[in-house]
Amino acid sequence: MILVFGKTGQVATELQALLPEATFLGRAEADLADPMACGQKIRDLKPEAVINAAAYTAVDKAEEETLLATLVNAAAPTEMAETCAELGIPFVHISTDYVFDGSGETPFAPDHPTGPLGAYGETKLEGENGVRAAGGIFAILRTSWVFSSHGGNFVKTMRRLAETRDKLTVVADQVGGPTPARDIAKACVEIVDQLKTDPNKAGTYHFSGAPDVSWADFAREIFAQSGKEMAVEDIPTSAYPTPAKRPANSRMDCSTLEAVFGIERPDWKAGLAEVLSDLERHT
Ligand SMILES: NC(=O)C1=CN([C@@H]2O[C@H](COP(=O)(O)OP(=O)(O)OC[C@H]3O[C@@H](n4cnc5c(N)ncnc54)[C@H](OP(=O)(O)O)[C@@H]3O)[C@@H](O)[C@H]2O)C=CC1
Ligand SMILES: Cc1cn([C@H]2C[C@H](O)[C@@H](COP(=O)(O)OP(=O)(O)O[C@H]3O[C@@H](C)C(=O)[C@@H](O)[C@H]3O)O2)c(=O)[nH]c1=O
Ligand SMILES: [Mg+2]
Repeated sequence: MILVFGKTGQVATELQALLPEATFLGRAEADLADPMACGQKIRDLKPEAVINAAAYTAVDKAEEETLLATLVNAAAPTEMAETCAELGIPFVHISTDYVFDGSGETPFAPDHPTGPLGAYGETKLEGENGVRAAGGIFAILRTSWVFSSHGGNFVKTMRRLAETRDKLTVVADQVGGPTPARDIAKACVEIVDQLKTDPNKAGTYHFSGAPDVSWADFAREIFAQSGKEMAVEDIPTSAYPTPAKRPANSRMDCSTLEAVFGIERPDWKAGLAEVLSDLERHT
């Protein structure tokens, strides 16, 4: 049995569709603000592998709720990884492009020095470090700009804002790879599978949708595919002030994931088409 932390999040929801036999722990069954309880769940349930798809993902709120974000994003995954190491089972953990400082225009490789700009990225990095230090069979999968038909994400925000505005202003100087949650779920399952037979593949990897675009370009593609007339005006980050600073360069070099696991960058425009058709069906 595979054990998944997270139940209602974007990636967790997609994992449920892929892994009907797995056990999913929502907040009621395992609160990541109580890291020890998460370790105990793993010991009690004795899974063959663990995937952590739960996290504190409110980027701006994390600036204020840093203690809670640290428990959820750093202490809990560390405890999970240590428990998995103890039991000798693979642990797959999801992290983020926000661990980087966003400098330059070159895609970041997994071994590039980190330098988070905000509390969310800082706590996610602390979690990564705990997972790596646990000494088990782990994979850290850094991804970016996750979207799906459920939960909160940029696609749904853009469509909601479009209902009441005749023009949107969106930052054009932050560039990255939008990533469908469904493709992340598939990657996690494939990684678990391969880690079971080949623990030497353990490490930190990058996985984001291609091609890299700005948030403004992403927004325009959302409306183009939705068949909606909506003006999207490019603005600089300075014109959209937020409590947490975001990286300007979120491009990630995903080549080692492909070389080691044979997992290619997904075409996010195709993923977007699926998500939009799911949204049309259910609304
Ligand atoms: N969203 C994004 O754009 C990106 C996400 N990531 C990473 O991908 C992973 C999956 O993210 P995504 O699916 O988008 O996340 P979501 O924001 O969609 O969901 C987060 C999940 O974590 C759960 N959670 C939050 N706090 C706790 C807690 N204290 N105890 C138990 N569960 C908790 C939430 O539960 P509840 O529903 O009860 O609140 C929710 O199910 C995370 O590691 C995230 O850091 C990486 C890059 C981009
Ligand atoms: C709503 C809106 C946002 N923006 C900007 C703000 C921000 O720079 C960018 C995206 O907004 P969001 O609030 O969706 O971004 P954000 O919540 O920072 O998204 C991040 O979430 C975490 C969990 C991650 O790990 C990252 O990979 C990334 O996906 O668009 C506009 O320019 N105009 C708008 O109308
Ligand atoms: Mg957000």
